[in-house]
Amino acid sequence: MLTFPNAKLNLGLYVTQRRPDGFHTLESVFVPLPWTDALEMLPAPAGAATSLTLTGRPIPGDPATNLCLKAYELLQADFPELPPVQIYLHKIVPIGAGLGGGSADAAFALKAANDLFSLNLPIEKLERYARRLGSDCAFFIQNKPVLAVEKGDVFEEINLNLKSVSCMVVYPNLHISTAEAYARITPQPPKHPLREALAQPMSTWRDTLSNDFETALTPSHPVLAEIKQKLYDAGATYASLSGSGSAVYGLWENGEPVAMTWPTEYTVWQGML
Ligand SMILES: C[C@@](CO)(OP(=O)(O)O)[C@H](O)COP(=O)(O)OP(=O)(O)OC[C@H]1O[C@@H](n2ccc(N)nc2=O)[C@H](O)[C@@H]1O
Ligand SMILES: Nc1ncnc2c1ncn2[C@@H]1O[C@H](COP(=O)(O)OP(=O)(O)O)[C@@H](O)[C@H]1O
Repeated sequence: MLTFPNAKLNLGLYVTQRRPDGFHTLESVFVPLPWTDALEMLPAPAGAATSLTLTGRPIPGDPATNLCLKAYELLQADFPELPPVQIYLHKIVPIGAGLGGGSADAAFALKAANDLFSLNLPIEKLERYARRLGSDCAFFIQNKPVLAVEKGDVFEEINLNLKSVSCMVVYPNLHISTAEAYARITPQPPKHPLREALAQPMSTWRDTLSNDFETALTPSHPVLAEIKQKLYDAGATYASLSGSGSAVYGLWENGEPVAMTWPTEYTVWQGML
């Protein structure tokens, strides 16, 4: 079973309250971004234990804690008949980038196991498992634009027309930990209601849509503002930090970005949303 876990972008992100459990409530629109890893899951040969083979971009931390393995172990706890598997992950999406790459791998591992072993788990059950692996993990089960609330794990429908929007994502090779980014935020109500702002033309979003992480992180990481400015200078209709960073994206409602040069240590993705 070969799958391609994709990244996500955040359109607006407001951290609204600190919860008693230390997590935060947020409001953000999550949108799938077709920048993908490759994840394969196969039944292991007879007698072999579950294994994970990692290639591509190095993932910090012990491979035993990789979210793909955690996802499979979570299912095995409830379905002891699940056999050992071989998992191959070719990592492409930058890590600590605000693109949700690890959460996507976890969600796609759940979906792959569900399909491979015909568990027939409905979407709600898959989302329930995903929530236990990471706050934004459940988004990748249905993988469609949604307004995320609560911990970013409860979703409301939203109508967005992002057809023929072209996008550039710039990752300045700066790993920002999500937990540290949250620690820098002072929660507050949204400055502009997200639904209303997004219902207006994209050309207005620059004035009405913001990401609280961008406001909190830019003073210590001025490169984020420099990238954003460069995207606007290249004609982007809207540009923003994604999630807790450090990837910054630009959207072009009509046409495409002009050719741009970036430092060689940056990773840049360009395509249609
Ligand atoms: C900020 C967001 C916005 O889309 O995305 P990323 O920037 O990571 O992509 C998400 O809320 C990230 O979700 P996710 O990356 O799954 O976070 P988790 O693994 O659940 O939690 C990592 C840490 O972030 C903090 N955290 C996370 C989610 C939340 N609603 N409140 C929090 O305070 C907690 O300190 C937690 O220990
Ligand atoms: N399959 C995976 N892909 C990426 N990161 C993973 C994976 N499994 C576990 N992780 C861990 O998750 C962390 C990335 O989380 P986070 O900072 O929230 O990223 P992002 O902001 O890109 O969502 C990394 O430090 C990494 O050790």
